[in-house]
Order: sequence, then structure tokens, then C-alpha cells
Amino acid sequence: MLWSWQTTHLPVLMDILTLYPTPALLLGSLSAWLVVVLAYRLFVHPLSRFPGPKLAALTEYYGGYYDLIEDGGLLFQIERLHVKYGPIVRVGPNTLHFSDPQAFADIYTNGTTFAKSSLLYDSFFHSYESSHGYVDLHEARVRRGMLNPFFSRRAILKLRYVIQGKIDRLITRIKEYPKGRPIDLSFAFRSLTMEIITEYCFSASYDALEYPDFRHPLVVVFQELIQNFWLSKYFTTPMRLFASSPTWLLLKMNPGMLDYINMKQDLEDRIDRYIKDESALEAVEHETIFHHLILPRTKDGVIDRSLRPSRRSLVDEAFSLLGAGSDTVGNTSCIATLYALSNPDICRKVKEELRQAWPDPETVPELTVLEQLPYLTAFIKESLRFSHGVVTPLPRVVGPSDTRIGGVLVPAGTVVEMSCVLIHKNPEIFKDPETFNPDRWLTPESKDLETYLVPFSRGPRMCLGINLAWCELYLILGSVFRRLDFELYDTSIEDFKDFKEIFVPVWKGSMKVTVKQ
Ligand code: HEM
Repeated sequence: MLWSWQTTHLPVLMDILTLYPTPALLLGSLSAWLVVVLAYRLFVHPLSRFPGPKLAALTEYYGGYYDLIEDGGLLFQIERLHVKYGPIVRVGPNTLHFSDPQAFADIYTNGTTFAKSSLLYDSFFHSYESSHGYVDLHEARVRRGMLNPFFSRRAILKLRYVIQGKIDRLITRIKEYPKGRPIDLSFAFRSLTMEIITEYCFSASYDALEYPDFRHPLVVVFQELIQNFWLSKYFTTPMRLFASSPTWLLLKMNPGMLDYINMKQDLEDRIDRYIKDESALEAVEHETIFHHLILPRTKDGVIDRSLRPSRRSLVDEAFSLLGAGSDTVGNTSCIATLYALSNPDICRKVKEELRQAWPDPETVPELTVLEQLPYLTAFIKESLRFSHGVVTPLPRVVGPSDTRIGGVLVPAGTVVEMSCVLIHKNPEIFKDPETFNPDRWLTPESKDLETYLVPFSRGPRMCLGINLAWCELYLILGSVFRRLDFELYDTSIEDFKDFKEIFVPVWKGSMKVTVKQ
């Protein structure tokens, strides 16, 4: 067989090489290199002993197929692979995905020295130099050190009036709605959370709550931009170039980008103003991230301008916070409202507890009072379990030395990951995981369950805004359920059974309600 190939094809190949030496040589070397790389990945690579589909071992584009062609379907394929191959699956040439809860702790919890992997985080080119974008642990730690005081409980208690002000505006707008007219809460809550972040972090408002039907172009465009996430992961450079196209071209392709471009310009102008004239910060209505980043302090509280991030990094940070803080809280608020309205018993318990603790709904709610309410707290926890936070497995690079993960020694340099969905929907941890049941958080054993509630991830790269997120959820859900009476409109739980995995869950349905007569 080999002989016949040599006699028939080899002379032809030699002719080609003689006639077109350079392209043919190039092609030949490229093919040889490719064969060597693929053979290495399959038979010699340190992960070759781990189970998984051969195609995944050969190329990253195995995942690319499910992310791009199956439209955010990789996570569901990974779930199927775990059923077939067990708790550890090789899902990429250098990537292992785990399903054992112990592995989650090993990968993410405190003490880990694992960096974020650029395989995923290069996709966030709008916020490379930010708390979320830094892959390097040290850079991230320095940035978190600067921002931590601004997201501490003390800071949030000081600025909670800013959050409540936006919630009050949402409620007023909803009360003005003509009776019987449906309200799309998927947009209303996202407009609210975007306004909260821009006001809280930058003391800026882009009037997201003022638009008809809450479809502010900024909120709409952010929803559209999320859809490009996988293109950004697999075609990072072209997408980056595309994103830096001239404004007129961006606007020609999507006129909705206008508000996004204006918002970016506004944030850049603010940053330039503060850099040029620090005293401009004194005129800002309340403390913002810029107070902490333009005038950074050492551990002893002394201002040290040498620690100030670059202009680019300041802009990146603003976009990182906007991206991290808006959709997540909006999504959890939607899921909470959907399940409460679908289950009269849950809705009644939430409302009754609120009524007793907060008799006059026209007064300002006390965060500390809401935080003490057991049922509301359990309701929020269950909503976080159902909305997941970030569903895409968050990749980390093992190092500096080989490390035991889920009981198995994994070589340094390997990318390891585990989606929180595999914990939140694990029937061995959460009985009847598909049932929305706040009561599971009210039993004597529920303290142990807390370990497995991981929507904010864990460890040194866990959510920086966790205190703000909890505060928002208490105030939003408390206010909505105390002051408004909704019923579902043309929406059911079925519409929220499936999501596309696009870093965050993007549900197939939208969440509509009407205000009860
Ligand atoms: C329900 C609400 C929220 C959920 C479920 C959530 C979840 C998460 C998760 C899972 C991560 C880790 C992402 C990763 O490793 O790539 C994260 C990181 C982060 N979150 Fe949140 N988040 C929420 C709200 C917020 C809010 C309100 C803010 C404030 C602006 C915020 C700011 C951040 C930042 C800055 C990071 C990056 C931290 C780092 O990499 O060191 N998040 N969040």
C-alpha cells in the first residue's frame, strides 16, 4: 500500500516541489508541523492520559464548534461528557473540566495561586487592564486592594441611599404604567442595575430608567454586545480591530452604538478632567471609584500618586465594573420575581414577612432590617442558585507546581475549570435541584449548603462586588414585593428552563408582568 503510494504520488509531489519550490515547501513544512503537533497532543502531551473526546484533545475549536455553531452550547456538551467519561474530562488540548465539588474548592478557593487563563480572558478586550481583566494574580491583588474599601460593607451602607433612589424611580415609573400594559422586567431590571452601577461607581446617570418600556439604547446595545462574546474568544484579533473601527463605521453598522459611544466618551472626559485637575473630584456628589483610583492610598492611608493606574486602565476599570455589575444583578432579580410569581405560596411568604417588618411601604426600607428576614434571605439564596451568576467555566492555570485537584495530580501549566452550574444543579448536594425551594435554606443543615452556593465564585478572584450585589438584591426585591403587586403576563417558568451560555446565562424567554388591578 505504502509502496504503491510512493510510486504513484511521490514523483508527482517531487515535480510540484521542483516547479513551485517555495509555496510547495511551505505547504509541506506546514503539514508536517501540523501532524507533529496533533500527534503530540494526542499521544505525548501530559494530559493524554485523561479521558475525553479525541477532537477536544486535538483542537480548541472543538469547544469553538459548540460555542459558536451550537450557540453557547459547550457547557451542555461538557455535562454530557462528564456522564460518559467521569468526573475529569479533557475538554481542550491543555484544558481539564471537573465535576466533583471538591475540585471546585481546589481550583478557586483561598490560598490558590492559580492565575486566570488568557484562553478566556483575552476575550474581554474592553477591560484588559482592570480588576476583572488582569490575568495575573499580583496585578489583580493590587487593583482589588485599591477598590476593596469602596465595595466594603461600610461604604455600601454609606451609599445605600443612591441605590434606593434608583429603585424608587423604577417603582414610580412602573406605577405610571397604564393598567394592563405588560412590562418587560428583563429590561426594566437591567435598566435599574445599570443606573445603580453608573451612579454608585461614577456618580453618573445615563437615564436608563427614563426610556419607554425601559428599552434604553444602552441596555439594548449591551445585550447585543454579549452575543459577540464567543466571536471575541475565537477571533480575538479581528474582533478587537473591529471594535476599534472609526465611530462613523461602527454607527453605520449599528446605529444603536451611539449611546454606547457617548457613554464611553463621557467616562473618558471625566477621567481626563480628574487627572488634569484632582480638585474636580471634590465637586462630585459622592465618593466614586475615581476617588480611590486617581488618588490611591498606601496601606497607611497616605496618598501615593505613583500607584495611580494609567488612563487606559482607568477606562478599562469603568467598563469592567459596568459589565460585571449590571447584567448579573438584573438577571437574579428577574429569576427571583419569575419563581415567586409562579408559586403563590412563595410570593405570599415573601410579602407577609416584608409587611410585618416594614409596615409602612412609603417609608424608606432599612437594609439592616431586610437582612434579618429569614425568608427573604432564603428566597435570595435560592434565586442566586437558580440564576447561577457566571455559567461559563472560569479557567485557571495550575501553578507554580503540580497540584492535586479533585484527588488527582494535575501538571503545572494545565488549564483547569469547573462551571458553578454543576454544583448548583448537583442532586447529591441540593435535593430536587430543579425545584425552586427557598425552604431548603431554612433547615438546621442549611449552613452546610452555603459551601455549595457559589454564584460569586470563590477565593482571591471571587466577585469584588459581592456586598453591593447582596445589598441591591435585598433592596430591589424587598421594595418590589412590598410596594408592587405583579402577575405574570405571557411568561412561564418553561421560558426560563434553557439558557444560552454566553459567560452569563442568556435565557431563551423574556420576563413580562402586569401590575395587578
Ligand atoms: C448577583 C450579582 C453578581 C454575581 C452573581 C457576580 C458573580 C461574579 C463572578 C462569578 C465573578 C468571577 C468571574 C471570573 O472569575 O471571571 C465575579 C467577578 C467580579 N465581579 Fe461580580 N457578580 C455580581 C455582581 C457584581 C457587582 C454588583 C459588581 C460591582 C460592580 C461586581 C464586580 C465584580 C468584579 C470587579 C469582578 C472581578 C473580580 C476579580 O477578577 O478579581 N459583581 N462576579
